[in-house]
Amino acid sequence: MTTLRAALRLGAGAHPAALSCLLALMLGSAALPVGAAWCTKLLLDEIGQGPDAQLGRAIRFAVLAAALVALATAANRLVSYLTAVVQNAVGIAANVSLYARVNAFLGLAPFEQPAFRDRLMLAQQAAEQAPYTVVMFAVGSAQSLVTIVSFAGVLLTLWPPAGLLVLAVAGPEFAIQLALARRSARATEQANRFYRIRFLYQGLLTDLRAVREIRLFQLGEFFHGRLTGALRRTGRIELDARRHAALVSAGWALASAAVALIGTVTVVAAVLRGDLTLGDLTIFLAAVGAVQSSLSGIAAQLGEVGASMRLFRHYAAVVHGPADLANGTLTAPPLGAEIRFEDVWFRYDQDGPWALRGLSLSIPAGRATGLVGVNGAGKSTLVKLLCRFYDPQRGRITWDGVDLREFDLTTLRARLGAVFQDFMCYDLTAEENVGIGRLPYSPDAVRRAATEAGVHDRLADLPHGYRTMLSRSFTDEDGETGVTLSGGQWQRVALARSLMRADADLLILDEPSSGLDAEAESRMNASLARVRQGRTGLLISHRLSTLRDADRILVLAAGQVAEAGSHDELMATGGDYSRLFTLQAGGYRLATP
Ligand SMILES: Nc1ncnc2c1ncn2[C@@H]1O[C@H](COP(=O)(O)OP(=O)(O)OP(=O)(O)O)[C@@H](O)[C@H]1O
Repeated sequence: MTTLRAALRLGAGAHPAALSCLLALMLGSAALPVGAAWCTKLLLDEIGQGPDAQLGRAIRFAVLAAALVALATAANRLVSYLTAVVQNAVGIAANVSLYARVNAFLGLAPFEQPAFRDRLMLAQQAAEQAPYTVVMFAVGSAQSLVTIVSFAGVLLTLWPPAGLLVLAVAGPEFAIQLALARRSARATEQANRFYRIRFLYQGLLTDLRAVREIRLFQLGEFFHGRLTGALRRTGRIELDARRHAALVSAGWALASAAVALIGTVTVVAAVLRGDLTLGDLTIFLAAVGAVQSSLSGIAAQLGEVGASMRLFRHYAAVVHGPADLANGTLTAPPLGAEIRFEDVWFRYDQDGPWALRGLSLSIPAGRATGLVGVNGAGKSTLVKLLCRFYDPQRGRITWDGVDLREFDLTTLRARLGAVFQDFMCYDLTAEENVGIGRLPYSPDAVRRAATEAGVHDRLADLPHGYRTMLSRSFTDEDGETGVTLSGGQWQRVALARSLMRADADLLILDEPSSGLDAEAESRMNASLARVRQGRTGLLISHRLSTLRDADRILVLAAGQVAEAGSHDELMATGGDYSRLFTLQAGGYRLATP
């Protein structure tokens, strides 16, 4: 019931003015068909008087019937338009709320849960349909009721059992439509997993980045086969539901046609006996048709409402569901002393392996801390916890002694700048790609950050300078195809984006120079050293030479700190760091002729 109320509120609140006009028009025009049918009956009765018929009266009835039909048709056209207006407004309002909620998730966990993603997709479908269906059902039923009551009055006057027969057909029709709708909603839910798989392969086959590998490894057939499989699975589930619905509805249509036939034969017999007129027969036929189609219309709509409400539960669960992370209330202050990890244990899944196992470390303010470790050691996980994308299961992370969970996350994240290992390349202009690091941005700030990241010249040289679209998939506002950058240039753009927050309390650089050529890397290192001067930095790299100047280097192994110290100290201890550094340096020496 709460879900129904929520859907009604959403549907009715989206465009109240259009909805009121729609309601008035639908109710106002609901009695027009019975008026037109009655005039037609009077016209036929007049004609049926043969030589005694009055031409003037007959013409009056004909004109009135035609006028009422014309009015009903015009009203229908307006109703279609207003319906589209309401549907459009409802669709926008529902999607705005849905994505506002999605945006309000503070962490990453919901996006990594297949069950949540299934639910999100059903919620997207429900957002488009449910509130609109519920409102239209309410309005449509009111209109149908007016039509039914007026025609039922006519039927009862002419031949009372006919009214009762039609109503007897309606009861089971309701039950059937509801059962069919429930089955159709279940089919949608079942097919949902295959829909997502279908979208995955449709996306892969058209994604510009994926297309390269797909062509080279000749994966087209492989993915196409999987897409075909998913298409067939969804198609089969949908068709099963439809076949069942078609068979049940067809059977029921035959039963209700039999009722109409019994009524028609009885009335025709009465006409032949002279008890009823030809006009009575026409209005009887019109009434049976109108009452039956209105009743089955209500039943079908009721079924749709049932199916939509089943889907709308998913929408309500997302929009009104619990927050993924509890937000704190304190405003994060500038970092004064240090960030500490205190015996932090973390794993991504409840029964998965631990990614961090009792990690304890300190990131002192105003210093550069380097982080190294083999693949899977937990470096990126540490960064994600630092940004509070997840909370540790045990232990805590503190910012000047205060648990990160105490802070309002907007204020905490405003104090962080980061380049992630898998940074984003946005289909936006060059200026936006950099500027969104700190919104709202000024063009000067964008150019300064791009200069620091060593990418200003490249961006300024683009066909439309900073206004060039960095995309081969989307055109700019003038319809011109954009350009795309090299991997290293994109990396510098991502770095420039993070440097829009060069004054951030903590600058996290996760493999910032992995894609750069040697010269660019050395220039970037010098530039970063300048930017980081006196700031707190956390630098992660597999190229140990990049970290050499860090004040302190932490070596992570299996989710714990294995070694810690300056470059010279770590080299002196002869541990893993020293071994890896010597290995890398040796590689460079071997490469030198
Ligand atoms: N989103 C995730 N869900 C589940 N497990 C994950 C997720 N991200 C990382 N892991 C697991 O956590 C462990 C640590 O991964 P992490 O990405 O932190 O390592 P890393 O040190 O950054 O490695 P690399 O040098 O390869 O980037 C790995 O075993 C990885 O499989």
